Amino acid sequence: MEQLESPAARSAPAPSLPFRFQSLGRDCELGNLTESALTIKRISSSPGRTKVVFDLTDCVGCRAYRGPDSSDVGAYFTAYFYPFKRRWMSAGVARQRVEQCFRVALVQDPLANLQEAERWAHAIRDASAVQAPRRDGECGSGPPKVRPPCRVMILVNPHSGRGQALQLFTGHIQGMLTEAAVPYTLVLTEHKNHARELVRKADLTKWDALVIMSGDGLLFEVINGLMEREDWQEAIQTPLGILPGGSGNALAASIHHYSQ
Ligand SMILES: Nc1ncnc2c1ncn2[C@@H]1O[C@H](COP(=O)(O)OP(=O)(O)OP(=O)(O)O)[C@@H](O)[C@H]1O
Repeated sequence: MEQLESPAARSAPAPSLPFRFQSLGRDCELGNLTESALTIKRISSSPGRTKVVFDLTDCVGCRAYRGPDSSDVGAYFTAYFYPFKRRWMSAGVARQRVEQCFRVALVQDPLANLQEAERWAHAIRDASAVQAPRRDGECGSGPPKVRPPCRVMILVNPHSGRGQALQLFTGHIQGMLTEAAVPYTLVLTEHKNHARELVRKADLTKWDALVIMSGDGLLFEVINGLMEREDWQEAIQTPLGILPGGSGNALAASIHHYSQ
């Protein structure tokens, strides 16, 4: 779906909570946003669940936009949630994506509707950001966490594993970054030691975090690149992330295990 965000709409102030809103889509929906949850009540003639509660701890972002049809005066906003859900045919749970889309058509003016949609999106984003420490399992101590807006350099070794790292990135990661409005620069490594040289010379003030999508080898290069810098003591404090894209992914699996 095409997104047409106007600068005016983007700067719309967030309303104070609790915030109630109404969406006039196929079924009429009433939303109630509090500091911790978004509750949707469907006023529908068809049977089924009429009330759904979304925990804002699970919300990574919310975007407002115009629809693809220029004759549609309505605007939309979509909130993205990743709650823990039971896996199909398995005893385990994993975060699974749920999106909730609303249409706003309070007046005939498309820009006014977009501004209203952005107000709601803003309110959901702000409330979710307050809840983010609970999602990240933060307690009082420990290293400081990266907070949005977080500028990320993502290094992908396209030959990692079975040569599917880039496909995994575009299929799974890219969409999440867009949903969470994380600005990123994607670098595809072209040869052995490419990441090492790049990180050794990079202006690290441009990045809040470095993320690699590969196996252990590329992370090894990045850490070596940071340690080879003159400012290595500061450089090595840069938050690093690893997304499994290699064949073994031993480090990513181990970090995941110990973070549970
Ligand atoms: N474009 C590239 N062409 C060839 N080699 C590369 C390229 N980019 C990175 N490399 C090198 O490939 C090596 C292996 O990569 P990586 O560890 O990411 O994957 P893997 O070996 O498949 O995964 P795992 O470590 O989980 O087994 C790295 O040490 C890196 O130096």
